[in-house]
Amino acid sequence: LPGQLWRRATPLTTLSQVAGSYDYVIVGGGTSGLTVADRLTEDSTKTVLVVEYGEIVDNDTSLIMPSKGNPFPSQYMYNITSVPQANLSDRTASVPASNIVGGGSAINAMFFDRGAAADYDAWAALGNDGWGWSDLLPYFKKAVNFTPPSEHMQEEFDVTYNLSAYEGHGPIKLSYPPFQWPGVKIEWDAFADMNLTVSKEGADGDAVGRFWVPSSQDPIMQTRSDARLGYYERVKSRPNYHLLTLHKAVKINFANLTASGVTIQSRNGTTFTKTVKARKEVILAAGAIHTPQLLQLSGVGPASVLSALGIASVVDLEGVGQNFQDHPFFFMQYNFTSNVYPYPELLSENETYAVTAYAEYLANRTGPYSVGVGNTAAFVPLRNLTADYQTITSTLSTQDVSTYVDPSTPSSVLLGYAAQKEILVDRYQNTDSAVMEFPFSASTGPVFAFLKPLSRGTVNIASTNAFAEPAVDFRTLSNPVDLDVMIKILRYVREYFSTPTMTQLGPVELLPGSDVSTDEAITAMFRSTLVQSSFFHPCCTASMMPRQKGGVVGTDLLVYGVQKLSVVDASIMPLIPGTHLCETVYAVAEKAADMIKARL
Ligand SMILES: Cc1cc2nc3c(=O)[nH]c(=O)nc-3n(C[C@H](O)[C@H](O)[C@H](O)COP(=O)(O)OP(=O)(O)OC[C@H]3O[C@@H](n4cnc5c(N)ncnc54)[C@H](O)[C@@H]3O)c2cc1C
Repeated sequence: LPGQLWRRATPLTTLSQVAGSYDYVIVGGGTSGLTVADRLTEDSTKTVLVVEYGEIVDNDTSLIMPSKGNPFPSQYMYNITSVPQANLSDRTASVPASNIVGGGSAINAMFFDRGAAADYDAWAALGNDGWGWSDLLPYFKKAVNFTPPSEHMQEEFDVTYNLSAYEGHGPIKLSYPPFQWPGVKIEWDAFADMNLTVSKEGADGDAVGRFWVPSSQDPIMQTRSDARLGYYERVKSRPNYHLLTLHKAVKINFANLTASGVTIQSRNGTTFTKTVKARKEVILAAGAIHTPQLLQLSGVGPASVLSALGIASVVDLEGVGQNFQDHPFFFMQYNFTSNVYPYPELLSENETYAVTAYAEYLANRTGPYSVGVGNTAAFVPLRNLTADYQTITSTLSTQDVSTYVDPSTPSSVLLGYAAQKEILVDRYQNTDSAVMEFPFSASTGPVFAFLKPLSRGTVNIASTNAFAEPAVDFRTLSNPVDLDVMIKILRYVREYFSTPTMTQLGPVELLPGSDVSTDEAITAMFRSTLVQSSFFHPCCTASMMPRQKGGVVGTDLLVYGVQKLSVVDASIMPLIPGTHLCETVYAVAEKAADMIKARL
């Protein structure tokens, strides 16, 4: 190893500190990038450089306190706005992508769940042997270290769990905060009126019904546990590990179709660049927006996108930046005329209450400030959501997917969409996975996510400047089935809020308001205001699928058509699972690291 350069426990911040070559160069020091870097540097004979656009932030309470993360801290996020959404009255959406060491795990809402087994078995069914639920389960376990809820929380709130879902002693701490709002008990019980089953443990593959979800939270300090603390701080003194912050990888370089390294530039505006060689592999972990951007900038992507900008094609890979998915959601607003005390809005309405609660958190790590977005959710399959599930399913099964996609969608990508549609038809008919999520925490402003959308968007570069953001088009509600199901979700919600149990809270619907009752009126409100494009889960833009179905990477996570280039982040998901994505990203990255280590 080249002398002094390798003895650094603090991150590098200038290009002159960076060596000329490493075994592995990882682009992105976020959730997946730090996970893979930790595992690869376990082998002291292998050198790793992680290049990260953001910086290390470790003294900001808005990041570490569970309750302080809302709204999400824009100073640690890229400023990206989608193109106008044609089916949302041309509204634009902000595109959630973080730039900080730790990535999404450092700023997210810490709601830490896994999808249903069927959601991952769908990945395997799309041509990805070795990527079903049972293949991923050991990696879900490997990433986490679970602390069961206290006896008090178990007795008071009936928090249930199953230790066999966790087992591991991984770097990410999971726990239940020592506080929940009392209204949660009523919300929980009201689902019995809707005959929604209880799952003892959602992380066991049974993420259907209502269940408790841990937070990525330190059980003693009641602070965030993220990729930086879990996967980086613990191992940063390894002499074979370099993290370069405040820099951007602007290009992947190729020699004879083999990735040879990356070109890096400071984000401070200087035009000076440095090219670093990767002896074994370049690994992309830049997230679902920037991984396809970097591939396209480097000549790997749909020929039409590249040629329009005069970029020389390295490989015409049609799927790069296509198949873009997220969970659309809508919000509602209620007034609870007989609310139970205390309730979450007190923190913003009543200064004395907030000050006392803050002091309690600082002194004891208990009370309202120890809980973030809450730890309960209902995950409802289509069959349980609406008696019309068969009509919706048969509409979908006879649908020609090409009708609703961007007209320029390449034919291979269309084949992939058709294969996904067949799987979703199956999921819609069965009760083994959910189409709707309602994370409930006694709030009068609840949100409802649609977990199995058909609409597919795009992330395509619009400039050859690596510092210009790509054009992001969610194409929310472009497939009419999505609108149909979201209307059913709203009707289900109204039924739920009218159950005898919920009426204890005296809920009065303010938004959209009970007078908005026909499908047409609901649609109009959805389009003009209520539906949002992103539940903070962008994914699937460099998907793992056969190349002839628009895939970008194979089951080995290597990019088709070139050598020594892999993707390990949220982009590789072929089909968005019915869950918040962070835990799945960790599991994918843990599995990726094992596969990369095993390559000769
Ligand atoms: C606001 C928000 C809230 C969320 N809430 C939850 C939640 O409560 N629960 C949950 O499970 N999931 C949640 N998620 C989703 C989850 O956090 C993400 O899916 C996950 O962190 C993505 O991991 P990743 O490795 O794919 O990308 P990231 O973690 O985003 O990492 C990508 C990193 O690459 C860097 N980068 C990008 N391009 C370059 C480049 N060219 N050069 C150098 N560096 C680059 C970025 O700065 C970033 O740090 C949330 C996400 C967001 C944004």
